[in-house]
Amino acid sequence: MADIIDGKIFAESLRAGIAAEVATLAFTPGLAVVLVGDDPASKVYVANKARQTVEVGMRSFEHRLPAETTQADLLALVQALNADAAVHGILVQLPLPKHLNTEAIIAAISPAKDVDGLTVTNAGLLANGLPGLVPCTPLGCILLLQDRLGDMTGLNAVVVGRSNLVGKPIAQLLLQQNCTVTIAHSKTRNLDQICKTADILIAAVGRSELIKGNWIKPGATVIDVGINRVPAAEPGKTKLVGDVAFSEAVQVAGIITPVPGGVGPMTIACLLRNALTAAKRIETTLEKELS
Ligand SMILES: Nc1nc(=O)c2c([nH]1)NC[C@@H]1CN(c3ccc(C(=O)N[C@@H](CCC(=O)O)C(=O)O)cc3)C=[N+]21
Repeated sequence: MADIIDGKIFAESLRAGIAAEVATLAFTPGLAVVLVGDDPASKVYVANKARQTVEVGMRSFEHRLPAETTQADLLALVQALNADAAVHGILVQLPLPKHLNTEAIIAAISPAKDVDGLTVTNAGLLANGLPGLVPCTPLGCILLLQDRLGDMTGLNAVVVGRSNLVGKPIAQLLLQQNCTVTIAHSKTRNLDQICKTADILIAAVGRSELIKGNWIKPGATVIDVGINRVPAAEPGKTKLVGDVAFSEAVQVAGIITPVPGGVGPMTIACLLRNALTAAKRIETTLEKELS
């Protein structure tokens, strides 16, 4: 049986460290979250983020806009948040309603406040190994891996998924850890065989329980990024499952993250960490400019 990582406990200790650092600052970091439309699952995340932001001593600014919001109105809000000195981090919850141009909205976010690490600037900085803001979920995964594995030099890492928010940045971070990195995805041939080569397997493809127990190398470390809501056994109820068939995988893997209670809580903790990083950088740059 694999060792099951408790992401909730790890995230709690991360947040305690963030709270302790926030308490020493001469200013209060502020994090703005923008939610367009009323997807119930998104609403829960936004509420959790807001609560935890306040718990670590930061200010939370929530903007809930109707689903019919226009591109111009959303752009205007992002620009106002860019200009607002009380706001150090901006997160626009994705996916946006279909009539909105997501790329243009992301491009409008000031890279200094881009706590999701989604702007071309932050993606480029990450690809070049330069300090920027790193997407929260990838950062959370790397923190878990560093804690459990320490030095990852020479290990085979397989990332299943190629999104800008998760797959691509995780691959960059694993390269920085000296892993040999393969990026696979839903169209990859012989996906099971490729997964089986992984010492570290990152499942971020967004397909519930795609990755089976017999795709996993015995003793491998499996990080399940998937958050899929599926019908539960009880009629009318739903449950969260990952991209990994957990009950099988737990028999084969050496270390594994569960869903829920694995990567999800780390994502929010890393969002707060990015907000703190952004706030410190913005405020020290301001100080320099003023002196
Ligand atoms: N710009 C943007 N950045 C995001 O990072 C982003 C986003 N948009 N859109 C939506 C997804 C989803 N997401 C989650 C974060 C934490 C949990 C989380 O904490 N989950 C808990 C359980 C939550 C529950 O039970 O519902 C867990 O896995 O244990 C889940 C999902 C961030 N996202």
